[in-house]
Amino acid sequence: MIRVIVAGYNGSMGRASLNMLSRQQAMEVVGVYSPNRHDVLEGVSVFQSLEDIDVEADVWLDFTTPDAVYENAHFAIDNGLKPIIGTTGLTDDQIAELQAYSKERSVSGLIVPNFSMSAVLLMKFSKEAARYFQDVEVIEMHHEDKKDTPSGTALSTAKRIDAVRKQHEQGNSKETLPGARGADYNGIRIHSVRLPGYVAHEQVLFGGEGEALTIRQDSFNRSSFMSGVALAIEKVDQVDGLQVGLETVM
Ligand SMILES: NC(=O)C1=CN([C@@H]2O[C@H](COP(=O)(O)OP(=O)(O)OC[C@H]3O[C@@H](n4cnc5c(N)ncnc54)[C@H](OP(=O)(O)O)[C@@H]3O)[C@@H](O)[C@H]2O)C=CC1
Ligand SMILES: O=C(O)C1=N[C@H](C(=O)O)C[C@H](O)C1
Repeated sequence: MIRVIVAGYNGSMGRASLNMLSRQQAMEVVGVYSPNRHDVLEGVSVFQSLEDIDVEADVWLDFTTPDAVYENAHFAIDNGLKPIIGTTGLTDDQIAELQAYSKERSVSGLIVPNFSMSAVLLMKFSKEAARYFQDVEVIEMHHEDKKDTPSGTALSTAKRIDAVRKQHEQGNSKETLPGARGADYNGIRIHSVRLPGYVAHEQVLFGGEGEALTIRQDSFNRSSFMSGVALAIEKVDQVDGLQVGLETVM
C-alpha cells in the first residue's frame, strides 16, 4: 500500500486527488495538510502546520500555492517523503537546490508541470517542431482563479523549445500598448488568457514561409490530470533523484 499525504487538500486539485485516491486499491491517503483549515476527515489525519505532521507516509502530493511549494518540498525531502509536486512556481534555482538535497537524502521525487497526457504530448511535439520552425509563440488559457501567470506548463513548453531552437530576432514590432506582445522567455512570447468557463488550455503556434503549425491541448476538467497523478505515485520509486516531467515515468 502506498501511503500518501495530500497538501492543499481542499483546493480544486486537492479535492480531485482525494476523490481519485479513494478509488485506488494500492494507494491510501493517511494525512492531509492545509494551514488554513481544520476539517474532520474519517480515517485521515488532518494537519494545519508542517511541524505537527507525525503520520507515517511514503508520498507527499503537493497542490498548494507558488508561495508555499518550496518549503513544502523541502519538508517532504527532510522527512523521507517522496515529493510529487504539481504546484507551479518553483524557480530554476529552487528546483536545482531541491534536486541536490533529494540526492543527498536519497529521496526520489517528481516535479510535474502538467499531469495531463495531452499537455505532456503537446510539450514533446512542440520541442520536436521547434527543430524545424524557429518562429513560435505560446498562448495559454486558464480559469479566472488561477494564481500564477504565465502557467507552469507554458513556461515549461518555452524552456523545452528554447533548448533546441536557434536563438534569433522574431519581429520587432513596437508596442503602442505595454504588454501587447506578451511575456518574453528568451525571445519566445507567452500570452496568458484568464476567463471564466475555461479550465486549462494551451496553443503553440509555429510560423514558417507560407505555412503555420498549431499544436493545441485542452483540459476540460480536473479529471484530465488524475491518471497522471496516479501514475506518478505508482512509479515515483523508480525515479533517480528528483526529476522534472511526467514523461520520466511514462
Ligand atoms: N501539475 C498539474 O497538472 C496541475 C497543477 N496545478 C497547480 O496546482 C496548484 C493548485 O491548483 P488548484 O488546486 O487549482 O488551486 P486552489 O487555489 O484551488 O488550491 C490551493 C490549495 O492550497 C491551499 N493552501 C493555501 N496556502 C497554502 C500553504 N501555505 N500551504 C499549503 N496549502 C496551502 C489552499 O487552502 P485553502 O483553500 O484552505 O485556502 C487551497 O486549498 C497551482 O499551482 C496550479 O497551478 C493545477 C492543476 C494541474
Ligand atoms: O492552475 C491550473 O489550473 C493549472 N496549472 C498548471 C500550470 O500552471 O501549468 C497546470 C495546468 O495548466 C492547470
